[in-house]
Amino acid sequence: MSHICIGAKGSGKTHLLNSLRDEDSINETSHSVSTVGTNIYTIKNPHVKDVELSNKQKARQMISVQVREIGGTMAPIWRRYFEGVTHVIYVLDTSNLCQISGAGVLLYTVLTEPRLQTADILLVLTKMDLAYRQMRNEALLMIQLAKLRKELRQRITVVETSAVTKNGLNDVLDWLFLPPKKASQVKALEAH
Ligand SMILES: Nc1nc2c(ncn2[C@@H]2O[C@H](COP(=O)(O)OP(=O)(O)OP(=O)(O)O)[C@@H](O)[C@H]2O)c(=O)[nH]1
Ligand SMILES: [Mg+2]
Repeated sequence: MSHICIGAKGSGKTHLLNSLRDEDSINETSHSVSTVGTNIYTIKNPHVKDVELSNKQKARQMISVQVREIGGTMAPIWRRYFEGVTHVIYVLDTSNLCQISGAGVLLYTVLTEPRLQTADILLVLTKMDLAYRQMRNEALLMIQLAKLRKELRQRITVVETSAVTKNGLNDVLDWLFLPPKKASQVKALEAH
């Protein structure tokens, strides 16, 4: 499978993917059980309005994408799932101070994997709705992202999200479905 979602145990992968699949399925009272093994989520492209497209157009546009979540407890064997991967969503829990640095080391080991050298990476800073979260800059400093960017060749996009408030979910969808240039154009248009 070309798209995978990884990150430490309890970082928020299942919540995020459920929210992307159906945003009404998650609220502040929702709890997910830890993923043992993998889960596959089909996420629809919100930019495609089914009724407006001919079959030919539909064939050209990506209507949905399948993302495989690999549970955090599976970290020692994540590598088994790297064959053919072109997109990696790496979830980092900004509310877990004890976990952040370790998650940064884990990210580094993932990005040095030879099969992922040309993959696009989305670093998702999750649980941004929580008052005791680390702010974006602090979290990035803790995982030493600036240093990682110098050493590694993958393009790393950073987004901040909350599966509860839904903030930032559109940025994840843009990354999944729009080529990088187009995504920035959409943002520029929205800013006007
Ligand atoms: N407030 C808040 N809580 C969240 C958010 N995302 C996840 N959580 C909480 O974190 C718990 C763990 O999230 P999961 O999505 O199960 O974590 P996971 O990364 O799938 O964990 P594993 O499957 O064990 O690898 C959830 O049960 C929620 O209680 C979020 O955006 N905001
Ligand atoms: Mg899970």
